[in-house]
Amino acid sequence: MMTVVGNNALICRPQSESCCASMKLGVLKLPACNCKAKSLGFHITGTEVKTTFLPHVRKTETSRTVQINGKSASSHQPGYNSNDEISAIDFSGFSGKSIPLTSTNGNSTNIVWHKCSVEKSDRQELLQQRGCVIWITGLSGSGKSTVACALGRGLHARGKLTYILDGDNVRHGLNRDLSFAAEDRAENIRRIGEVAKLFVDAGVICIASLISPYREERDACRASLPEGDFIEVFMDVPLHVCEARDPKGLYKLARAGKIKGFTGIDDPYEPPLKSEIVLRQNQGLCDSPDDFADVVISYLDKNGYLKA
Ligand SMILES: Nc1ncnc2c1ncn2[C@@H]1O[C@H](COP(=O)(O)OS(=O)(=O)O)[C@@H](OP(=O)(O)O)[C@H]1O
Ligand SMILES: Nc1ncnc2c1ncn2[C@@H]1O[C@H](COP(=O)(O)OP(=O)(O)O)[C@@H](O)[C@H]1O
Repeated sequence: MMTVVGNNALICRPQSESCCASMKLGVLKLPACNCKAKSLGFHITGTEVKTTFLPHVRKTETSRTVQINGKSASSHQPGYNSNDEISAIDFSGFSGKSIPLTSTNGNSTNIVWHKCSVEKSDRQELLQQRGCVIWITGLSGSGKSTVACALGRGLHARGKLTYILDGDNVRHGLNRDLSFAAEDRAENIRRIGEVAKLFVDAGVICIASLISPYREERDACRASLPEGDFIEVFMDVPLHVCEARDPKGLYKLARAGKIKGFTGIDDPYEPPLKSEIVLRQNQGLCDSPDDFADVVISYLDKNGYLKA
């Protein structure tokens, strides 16, 4: 039995519990024991045993990446979470075939990641862009949806494939079971993060616009993606401006106590501490939504997202 649990060591139990190894960078360090490592496909060099028959199940402690068959099947795979438990099951009597890796993910047990030969890089090549999520966060009325649309339009005009995940819209379907209680908002963010991750893997520029009031959950979405694939855009528009706009009349209802737990009124909003982009008023005036969108498009252009 071989297991990788979260960020911890890989444990090898081919014969007995005592044959135990911690694994670093594809090398199992085995104590001198009489386990049948070689017959199981290990090449023994001193006390180091290379996992050539498992070529390529490896985990680096720093990157939280598990490699399977030489390619990363990592915490950044859509559907894979870094705290999943992975195990390569039952390799006693195993003779050189690759081992299916099963993982336990929440309540899903014995699931195996299925890889396809067409990969994210192929899709990006096809689309001539880099998949990423532009995560627009801010108070209700700050202009998230408007900027998301302007951005979608601007990128579309440049021949780039985008998709908008708007909090309000997703709550009409996938997230219709969620309320505005703290745990449901957190779940709303998590689910949209997971869907965004699929879009990123598809090579799409995914624009997520939702209040997403909690820093921890936003940061968790960031952490679940490869470095650079999560671009946070903070709509830094003061509450009094959002309230004056009040396009849906919700602030009025919240002030009248008819909506409880409204963000900014009697529910918290935690602004980002280091978002990639901040869009804010300039001398008391907001730039137009198209100007805001241009700021984001320039960022994407400058940082190489608009080519493969
Ligand atoms: N209690 C409360 N607090 C905040 N917002 C509320 C609330 N109840 C309903 N609405 C409407 O729902 C929209 C926000 O949905 P989100 O999914 O973006 O919110 S969250 O990220 O889960 O906090 C939000 O839309 P936007 O104005 O587009 O932000 C509101 O129209
Ligand atoms: N840059 C802007 N300048 C002025 N008004 C804006 C701007 N962006 C959006 N608005 C207006 O503000 C209101 C709220 O915009 P919306 O995009 O619905 O915000 P959110 O999605 O954050 O709730 C709308 O009436 C919209 O027309």
